Amino acid sequence: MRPVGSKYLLEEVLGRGATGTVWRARQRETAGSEAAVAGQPGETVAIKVLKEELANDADVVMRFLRERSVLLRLTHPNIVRTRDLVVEGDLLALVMDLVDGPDLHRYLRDNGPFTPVAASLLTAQIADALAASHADGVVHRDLKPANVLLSGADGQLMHPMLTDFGIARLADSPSLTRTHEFVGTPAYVAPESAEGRPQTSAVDIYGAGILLYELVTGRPPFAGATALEVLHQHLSAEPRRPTTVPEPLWTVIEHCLRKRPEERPSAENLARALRVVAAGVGVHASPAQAEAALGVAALLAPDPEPARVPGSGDGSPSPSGDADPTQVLPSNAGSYDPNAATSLLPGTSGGAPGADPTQVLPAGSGPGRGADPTRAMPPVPPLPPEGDSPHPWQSQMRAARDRNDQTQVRYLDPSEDPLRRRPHRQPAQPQQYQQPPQPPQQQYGQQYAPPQQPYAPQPQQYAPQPPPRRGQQRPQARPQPQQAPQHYQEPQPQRYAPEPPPARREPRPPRQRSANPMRIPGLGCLKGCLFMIVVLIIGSWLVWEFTPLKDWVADGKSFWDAAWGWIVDIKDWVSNLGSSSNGNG
Ligand SMILES: Nc1ncnc2c1ncn2[C@@H]1O[C@H](COP(=O)(O)OP(=O)(O)OP(=O)(O)O)[C@@H](O)[C@H]1O
Repeated sequence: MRPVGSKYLLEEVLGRGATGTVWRARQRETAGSEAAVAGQPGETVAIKVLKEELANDADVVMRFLRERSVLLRLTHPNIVRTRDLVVEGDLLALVMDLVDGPDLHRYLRDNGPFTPVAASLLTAQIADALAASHADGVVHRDLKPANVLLSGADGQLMHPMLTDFGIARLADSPSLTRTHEFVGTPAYVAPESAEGRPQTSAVDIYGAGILLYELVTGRPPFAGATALEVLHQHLSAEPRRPTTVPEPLWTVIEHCLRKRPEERPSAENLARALRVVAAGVGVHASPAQAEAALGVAALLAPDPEPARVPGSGDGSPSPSGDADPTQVLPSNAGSYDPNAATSLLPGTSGGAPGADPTQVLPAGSGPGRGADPTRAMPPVPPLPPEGDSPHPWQSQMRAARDRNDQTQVRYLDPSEDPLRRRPHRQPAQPQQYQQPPQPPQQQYGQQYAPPQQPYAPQPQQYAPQPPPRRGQQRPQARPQPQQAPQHYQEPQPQRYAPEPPPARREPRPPRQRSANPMRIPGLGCLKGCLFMIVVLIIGSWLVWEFTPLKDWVADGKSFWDAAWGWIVDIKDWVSNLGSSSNGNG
């Protein structure tokens, strides 16, 4: 246990961020009159102890003290109350109400996206908090799910509370921003902040738009491998509407994400618009509420007098009187966690990319409850194209259709099944799989396309895989007779399961009914010889009858007379041959 001043005792680390460590702490004695909340001994509070490099920065300390009154008076049901500010030696700490619930980032990660109605109502409360702080001239500048704590998250009603107010402003010390021109979290940073242009309360509206998008989709709209990539997208990429986002809600998100800050709605109008959307897109919406939601664009009027962020490149002096930080995009690269802590990124002027020694990097997780969930989250992969692109269901339907187009299989009547009688033989007629009457599509859907199963576009990926011991390659898209039994073995697996035949073997030619059922050796050859003799005789006869040959060699005799004459001659010659050989003997 470590004392903070004489009034507080740090007990347990709740989590760490870029700007400091948050502790669960206990009040030892009632705070003095300078505290906004005096508190009672024994009361539990949360204390954010700012990082040493901030606490050692004279400018930060000055600003901390100067803004003390602003932070302490910022009270709203949706803002985590700052009870006290402690400056003691090297220590700067904010004493806050302890919120007993997860932050929104962790909640989202554990529970998945919100429904459009829930996301709208939750963000409306955050917009309420922003409206109150903007009216007081305070811009948050680091709005993101990790900075929204949820009290009552386990109960029916979820109460979002915005925290870390003014912290980005403290971290934005000119002595730091000389080398770190950018303060914020890249996934949520407004284009004007990324570019070092003047900032107003509209940066919080941009952050609210990103947060809202993330609540309904589970991820922020702009992602990339590096912070630089993400910042570039904020500057130039247009967000695309996911098909799961209702049109009225998208109208609100799209207005919040406008590149030009003066086109974004005020926080107050945003809150009102979101409540109209929530009422109009739910299942119980009346026609009038649905109609009102469709006309939500009319409610999204910009703030005529947005609160300015002092010293943000608008020419107004920073509180310390230093020149505005001028520039812009960080040049560092490296893997980037979109929900990581607030970053102070090195500027393009700051030496070798990523090597700036004064860079404030996201801290690791601390022990205890607050072992920060955001640090464990892997980088969000780039979003697949959405908006005009088909809904996942459409892709799945198309994949299923393509599969049926390309892979020609058909339902096989068990009575026709050649394997039924000869389980290990090839089907006799491979063609029967190529031109079958088409079965109902539904049948394939039921057999091969369970709705939750991810689809790949190539039909061969849906073919059952042969056993690896056979060393079989991936089945081809063209029909493979061997595959058919496997396709159809599902209804009666016991028939085909024992020995799936190898793929890629060409089907055997159909067997003819045998004329040699007794299997007499040489009979096949004899048949061939007889066939050839018959062919020769017929050929000879044709030549004899239809050519002048018979006149030349046999004085016009018929083929058969001539042939008979030759046979008699040959017979006589053979007889003479035999008698002459006897006479000689
Ligand atoms: N008042 C509070 N009550 C309870 N838990 C808190 C309170 N304030 C912050 N926490 C918890 O402490 C952790 C760290 O908070 P912190 O604000 O330092 O981190 P962060 O917002 O993730 O980072 P960054 O400083 O970059 O904004 C978070 O997990 C948050 O849930």
